[in-house]
Amino acid sequence: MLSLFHTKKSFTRAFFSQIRSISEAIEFNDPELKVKIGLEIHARILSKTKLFSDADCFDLTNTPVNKNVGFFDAAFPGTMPALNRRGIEAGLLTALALNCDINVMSYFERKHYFYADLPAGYQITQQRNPIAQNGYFKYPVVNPKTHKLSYNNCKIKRIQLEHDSARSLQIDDVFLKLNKKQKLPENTLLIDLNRAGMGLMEIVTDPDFESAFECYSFARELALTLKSIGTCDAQMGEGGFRVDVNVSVHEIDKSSDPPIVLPGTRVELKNLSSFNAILKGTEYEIKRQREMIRKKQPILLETRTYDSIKGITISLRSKENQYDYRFMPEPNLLPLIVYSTHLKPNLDTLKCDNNKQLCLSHEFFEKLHSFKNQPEFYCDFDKVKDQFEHKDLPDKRRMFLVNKYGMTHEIAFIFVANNLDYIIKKLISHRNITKEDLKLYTRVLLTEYLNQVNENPDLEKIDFELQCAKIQSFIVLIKNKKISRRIWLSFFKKLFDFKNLNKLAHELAKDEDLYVITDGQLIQSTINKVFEQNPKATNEYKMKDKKRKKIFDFFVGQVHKELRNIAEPELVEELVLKNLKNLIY
Ligand SMILES: Nc1ncnc2c1ncn2[C@@H]1O[C@H](COP(=O)(O)OP(=O)(O)OP(=O)(O)O)[C@@H](O)[C@H]1O
Ligand SMILES: [Mg+2]
Ligand SMILES: [Mg+2]
Repeated sequence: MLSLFHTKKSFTRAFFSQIRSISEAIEFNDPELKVKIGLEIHARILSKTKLFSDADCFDLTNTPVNKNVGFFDAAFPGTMPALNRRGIEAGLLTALALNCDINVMSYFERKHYFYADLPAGYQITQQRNPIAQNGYFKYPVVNPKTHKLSYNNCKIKRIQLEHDSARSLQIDDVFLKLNKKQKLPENTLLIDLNRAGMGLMEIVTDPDFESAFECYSFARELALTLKSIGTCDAQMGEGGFRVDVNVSVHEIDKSSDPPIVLPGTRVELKNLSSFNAILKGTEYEIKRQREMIRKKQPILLETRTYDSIKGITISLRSKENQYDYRFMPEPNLLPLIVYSTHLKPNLDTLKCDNNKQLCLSHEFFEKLHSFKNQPEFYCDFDKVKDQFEHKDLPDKRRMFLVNKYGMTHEIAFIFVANNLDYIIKKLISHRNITKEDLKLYTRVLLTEYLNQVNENPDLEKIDFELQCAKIQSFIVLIKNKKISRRIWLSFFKKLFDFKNLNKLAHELAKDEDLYVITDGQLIQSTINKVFEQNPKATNEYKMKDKKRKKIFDFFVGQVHKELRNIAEPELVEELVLKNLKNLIY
């Protein structure tokens, strides 16, 4: 087994590019107050078509408004829902990843509310009889101060299938998209139905979190897990992974023995759609509630939103005035039944609604086979389980890196969070690799590559094979000392510049004349020139012992500047020192 060694500096840099401004996220611990947080995550199901219609589910940003709309999604009278099999499979795969009990029978129901983004006036959901429930999820948390990694556990209440609403649009965005100049009357609400009817998994957790950073860490790991099993691409910018954060702060009555946690009021932050918003919004809300309690002011049961520009949460509506959703069974959809081909479900993983043994009887499962003329409502659990066993969950991916390459758990965490494991595997497949090489590959991915990902999020959209070829060509150049260390970062940036997309590193170095200068004569003549231009500094070097290191650095910098930073650093230093010493003796 190879072992990896990292300089503290490169690790720290990579770590902080990964988790920004985390130090601010450590909430001070107040022994008088207890924080409870529960999450509801709306994860868009990765599917070709919508949950109840055959309309396309393509990329929302690049599709013209109201392009992908089925008659059912627009609630045309007389249209009926047809359940998408992929939605069920995604729900089951997710349930397995979150260690949930699968309900043999689950139901769809209508949840009513009236708003322009919901054409039918109701959403089809599974609020009361979801496809899965009672799970748990282990997620990594990196201590922002010590950088040490540990694991937390969170209970999953349920996973339910439902469809998304349409999207209300900002008028300015529409004008930009349509390139129209005319003005619409004020207060006009524009609706894009492309999103209406897309499949969602609502994942609801228990109120197990105690800090914003735990919520942030959980959300990141969940998004990564759903991506790994292919049930959701977690594109947060497009609303593909939206998180509602429920926060309550409780006073602790220390006068009683043992101390009692007094009831607090749950405030719901709706639709946080970036990891940063989850971190900052939750942090703000905890702080706000703590201050209210200290000032003895009441906390209202309400729904709030996070304004990321102002960095504050704002009240949307009071929960007391919330709608009565008037849940009723969806009459146009049969109950959803998950069966096992072996007819004997594993009682540990398959539990019926409220554990009613009736559903688990042998006869029941035999009967299911005769119902297969309604295929969309029957799902073979064994097939899904089989699919699941071939998926690479984040923990498995991290352990591979630890065991195979001897990475620390912390480095493996950063690698998997950024999909660097796929890249390093590709780069070193079929190669006999030394410990030193592995160190170099790791360094380039953690510094040059991650730096680019942070500066240019589009980089990840570049074809995987092309990315790997470019990184490989860069590593060959630096390994053979063909480019100066001083330009590694800027060279890498150029390499992934859109206009150089089809160039490999050696082509770029040639085209832009960036190969390292090792010509001693050229460096010497540059030193002569720089010395001539700076007589004061050379004089000072002769006279003042104490300033010599500073003056040496100054000349090294000047020589590099003259030579566009591409001269070999060791040679420049050696020659500058030699020339300076000649001044003294
Ligand atoms: N005391 C509490 N403090 C913080 N969170 C809580 C508390 N009690 C419950 N929660 C969390 O509130 C969330 C409740 O979600 P659920 O979907 O069941 O109901 P809802 O929010 O009323 O419904 P909707 O889906 O319409 O928003 C869960 O994530 C749960 O963990
Ligand atoms: Mg909910
Ligand atoms: Mg809620």
